[in-house]
Amino acid sequence: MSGLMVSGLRAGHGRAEILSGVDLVVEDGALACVLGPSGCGKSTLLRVIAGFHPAAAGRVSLGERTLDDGRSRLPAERRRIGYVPQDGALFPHLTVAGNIGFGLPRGRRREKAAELLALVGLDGLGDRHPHQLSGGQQQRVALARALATEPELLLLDEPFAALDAALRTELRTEVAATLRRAGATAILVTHDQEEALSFADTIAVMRAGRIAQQAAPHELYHAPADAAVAGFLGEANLVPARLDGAKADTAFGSLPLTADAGTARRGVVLLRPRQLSLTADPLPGAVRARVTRSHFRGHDHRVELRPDPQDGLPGSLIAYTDGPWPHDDAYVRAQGLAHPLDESEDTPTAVGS
Ligand SMILES: Nc1ncnc2c1ncn2[C@@H]1O[C@H](COP(=O)(O)OP(=O)(O)OP(=O)(O)O)[C@@H](O)[C@H]1O
Repeated sequence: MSGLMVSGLRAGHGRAEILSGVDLVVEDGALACVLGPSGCGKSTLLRVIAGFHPAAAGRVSLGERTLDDGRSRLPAERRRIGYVPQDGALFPHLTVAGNIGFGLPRGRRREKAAELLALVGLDGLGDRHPHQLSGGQQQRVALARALATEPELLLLDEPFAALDAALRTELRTEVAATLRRAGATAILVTHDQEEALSFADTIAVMRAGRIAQQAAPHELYHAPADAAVAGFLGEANLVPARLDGAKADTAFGSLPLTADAGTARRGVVLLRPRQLSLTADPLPGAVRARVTRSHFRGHDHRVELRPDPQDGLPGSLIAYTDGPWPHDDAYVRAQGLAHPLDESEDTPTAVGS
């Protein structure tokens, strides 16, 4: 296949194994995110793919080419991979155009720099030096420089980390659009769930040196492989259920499942906070609960509720509502697809970031 394929990749520092069998597939033209907590090995993975760090075992290939199989390695400069580090790492003594054209043949530099400046929305700034640009502009120059050599794959290592929240959102939207226009295949490393969910065609959640799950954003959010992945992507209500074929019997009544659960058994289903709604009336399928906490978050309200222990629900439920909830009590209803998780029913708890 074209695109990037990583299989069974192991790598470490000295005796410490950091990557313990990573499998990752990024199809040609796709934007992928590697999402994971600090220290799980995201940067090490990018560095192995880029050729800055050796694989101990496994295989990394790009299109038909094997880049590293633990025995032979293609040098970084022959991989046709672009790399944008966290701080952009521009050459301070070169102009913006000079930075962008750096790796190109002399005759093509000017024209290519102008084309890329337009692509990243920095027309007319080619003669400035990096210190005369804002942080966001510098990152766009770093992106343009990485795109200039027309790499087969672009690696972005937390390129928005140093920027404030508003600029970060704006820039990642722009960068995603730029990469799509350029038809680039790219991997973005981040530990920001919202960034991953909004940027990527495919997200690989990394945990302790392995990929816990790789899937499209919507699937990963609503149908995670396990409770830890569910909690890492956002707040989750884990509700005990009797799973039976295509449905789950819960304290909220019968709910359709995301996937057939097979023969009847006890288990746990995932319900995201937006799947719970509050009402003042004891409607069918509504469970009475006490509001323990509620706060305004701009786009919605986050309401924490404590159901009656005899209902067999977690100690607390989390719902996101459009408006404030004006009462001390509420009836909670669930809607949409419930996702079965292979967790013991002894772990009914709300998890999340
Ligand atoms: N040069 C090194 N020598 C020894 N250990 C290292 C070295 N570089 C990284 N490590 C260790 O490897 C592990 C993974 O580091 P890595 O930078 O890949 O994680 P990460 O997921 O990118 O983290 P972050 O999100 O904080 O950047 C960490 O435990 C780190 O301490």
